[in-house]
Amino acid sequence: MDITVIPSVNEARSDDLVNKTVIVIDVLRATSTMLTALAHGCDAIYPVETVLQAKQLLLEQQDWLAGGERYCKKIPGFDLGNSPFEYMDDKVASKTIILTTANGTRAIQKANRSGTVLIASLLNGRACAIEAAALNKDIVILCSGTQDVFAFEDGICAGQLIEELQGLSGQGKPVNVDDLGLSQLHAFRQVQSAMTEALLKSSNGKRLDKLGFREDVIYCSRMNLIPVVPVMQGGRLTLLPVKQLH
Ligand SMILES: O=C(O)[C@H](CS(=O)(=O)O)OP(=O)(O)O
Ligand SMILES: [Mg+2]
Repeated sequence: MDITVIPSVNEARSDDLVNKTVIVIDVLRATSTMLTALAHGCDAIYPVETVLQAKQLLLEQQDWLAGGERYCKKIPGFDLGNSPFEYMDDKVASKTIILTTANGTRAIQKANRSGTVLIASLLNGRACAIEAAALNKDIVILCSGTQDVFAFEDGICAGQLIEELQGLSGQGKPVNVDDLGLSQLHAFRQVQSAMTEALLKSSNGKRLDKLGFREDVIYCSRMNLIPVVPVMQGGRLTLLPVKQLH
């Protein structure tokens, strides 16, 4: 099995994703928030690229909720922002949510043009690796990055996934990791025992902290807290049935 890491959305070429399992990561905060919502009983999430697309979809489905951010702030008129803590209460249970964020939902839309799309963050790295390995295809890890620039936290999560995938390789084909993947694996090993501190020192961690979202960064740094895996099907994200974890 080949594992390739793409450092940011803009560097993903559709040709590189064909017939692969694509894992999309946006640790701060889109994919952490999606996982949280689905784990708290949200029925499905429609990740869309633009605010206009979200508003159009909402016109057709008025009982759905709209969530997301621009410049880390809730979009005017929307029900929810991009903080995982907003997606933990009864408000999201049994609801369908339309979500648009600056980077994460754009990455999912790009990945969705080909292959099977799974969603990961540090919160579900192990569970996502188990699902991806079971699909038995080459894997592309798409780091969303921030405004087309590589983001530290997404790279670290790529390293976490590779660590887990290598651990599973005894059960199947050998794993070949590209050079960016190898460097992220080593970076992950270096910081895994102090993940919160590492994320708080990253550019996005510092920015979110300054804006009052320190607790979001701390929460998003917790590894394997939510062992569920969202999959993209028919334009929406829902949870795969939970597999036995090692
Ligand atoms: O809300 C977030 O954490 C970011 C906002 S920004 O692009 O870093 O300003 O969005 P995301 O799509 O979750 O990276
Ligand atoms: Mg981000």
